[in-house]
Amino acid sequence: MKQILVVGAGSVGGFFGAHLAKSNPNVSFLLRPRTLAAVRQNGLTVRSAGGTFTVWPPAASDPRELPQPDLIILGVKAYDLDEVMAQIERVMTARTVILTLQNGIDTEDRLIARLKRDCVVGGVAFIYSKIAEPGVIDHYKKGAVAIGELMGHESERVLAIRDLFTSAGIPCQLSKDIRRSKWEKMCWNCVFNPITVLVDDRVAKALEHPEMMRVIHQIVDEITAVAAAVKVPLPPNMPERVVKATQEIRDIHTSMYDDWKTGRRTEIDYLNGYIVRLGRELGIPTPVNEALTAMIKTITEKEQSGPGVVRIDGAVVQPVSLDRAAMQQLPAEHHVEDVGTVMPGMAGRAIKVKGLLDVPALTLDADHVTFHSLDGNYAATLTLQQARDFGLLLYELNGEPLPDGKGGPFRLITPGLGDLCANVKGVGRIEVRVGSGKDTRPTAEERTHC
Ligand SMILES: NC(=O)C1=CN([C@@H]2O[C@H](COP(=O)(O)OP(=O)(O)OC[C@H]3O[C@@H](n4cnc5c(N)ncnc54)[C@H](OP(=O)(O)O)[C@@H]3O)[C@@H](O)[C@H]2O)C=CC1
Ligand SMILES: CC(C)(CO)C(=O)C(=O)O
Repeated sequence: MKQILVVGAGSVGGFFGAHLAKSNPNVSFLLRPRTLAAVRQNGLTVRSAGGTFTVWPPAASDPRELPQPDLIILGVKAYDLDEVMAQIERVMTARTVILTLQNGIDTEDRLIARLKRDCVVGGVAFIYSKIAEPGVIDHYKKGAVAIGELMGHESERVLAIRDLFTSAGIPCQLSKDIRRSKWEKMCWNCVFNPITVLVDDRVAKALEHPEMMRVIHQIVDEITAVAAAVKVPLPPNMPERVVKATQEIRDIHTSMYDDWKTGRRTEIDYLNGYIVRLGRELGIPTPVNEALTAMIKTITEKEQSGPGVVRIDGAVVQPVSLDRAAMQQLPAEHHVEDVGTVMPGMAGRAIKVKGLLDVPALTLDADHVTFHSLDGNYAATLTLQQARDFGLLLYELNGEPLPDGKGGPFRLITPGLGDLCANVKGVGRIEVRVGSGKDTRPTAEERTHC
């Protein structure tokens, strides 16, 4: 295995890749443009209690610019796998081997399903590190891997990978049952990754309260039931093993916590969410994992924004965002089923602005409302009274979202106001204001038509 391609120089890929690259000139990196620019300029640095070092490996964002790999080490998040597979497919040969280091248990199956060949060696990363900035990895704990053939045999290729790691000073254990090793780590990640987010604290916090032990048991028991159904028997004392394995890393956060705090997407769909989906297919209830999945998504996923969503903010106690589905759920009295009845020549279903403004609590001094187009080019400001009395937001035509060509997905119309210019296409924001606001409507002198 001469040429090694590490995909991603993040917490895991950056740490292990840099160690491999330190003494091996045949280690190159596939990086996204931002990280690539940083590594080309400053090298790839690992900062660790054991010492800091920088390597300057060959790197590119297109794998065809790098030597054809014999071994590919995947250091990306599970949700980036599809993108990566499309890239590496172009440079793989019949003998290229892929080593997975992802948390979760379906990376290997996803690779095999797409690449349709026996090219995958499974791996587990035992490490805790973080991206400090692109191209700089802060390493806190451990730094070892376990690897193994999915069928459990000791092949030449696993031995070769082990030698690569050990000669780079990275402890590498051969696992005779790597799938089971991954399920065991999955149990830990499904407990502590979401809990560190929920308690907004380190792992140790979850161990402080005896009540938490029952929760940990329930999470792990659901996972072991699902694992048993797919013929991966985990030991009956798995919950105790999970807690025991935690003692030496009780002072850390987790990768999910770090993802949340740095605004990155979490891997919840590949951890607890995966258990829920598999449990459903197998008829095994997983209510605690389901609750964790839902709570993590609620906490970590950003508020919807962009096309298809209207945000009401400004002089409100708490901003809200509504999409078409949310508008449909508002009380029937706020809907105008056919705007043609109030504005001849127009068609479609609308929601009264009054109904929308009833959703957030407005501050007591609010007296104006500005309707902004999503592209920021158009705005009309009405008094709060006018907005309530005349404003309609057109949002549906023939049961479909209002098309862009008709001013959709949300268009302000104001039948009865006596100003045809009070009409904003592509509304993205409704700003409640104290005092007047932005208005791009033509002045009386400028008006020819609206
Ligand atoms: N962090 C940890 O301590 C541990 C993590 N793990 C697991 O390891 C896996 C990797 O996680 P982790 O290292 O933390 O993730 P990070 O987010 O720290 O790093 C992932 C890196 O992958 C890069 N990347 C994504 N897509 C591509 C692509 N198409 N081409 C090139 N680079 C790409 C990202 O680049 P960019 O930043 O430029 O977008 C990012 O730097 C996860 O499954 C995680 O659960 C396992 C054990 C411990
Ligand atoms: C167990 C730990 C913390 C490091 O190996 C991890 O896997 C994660 O943070 O996702």
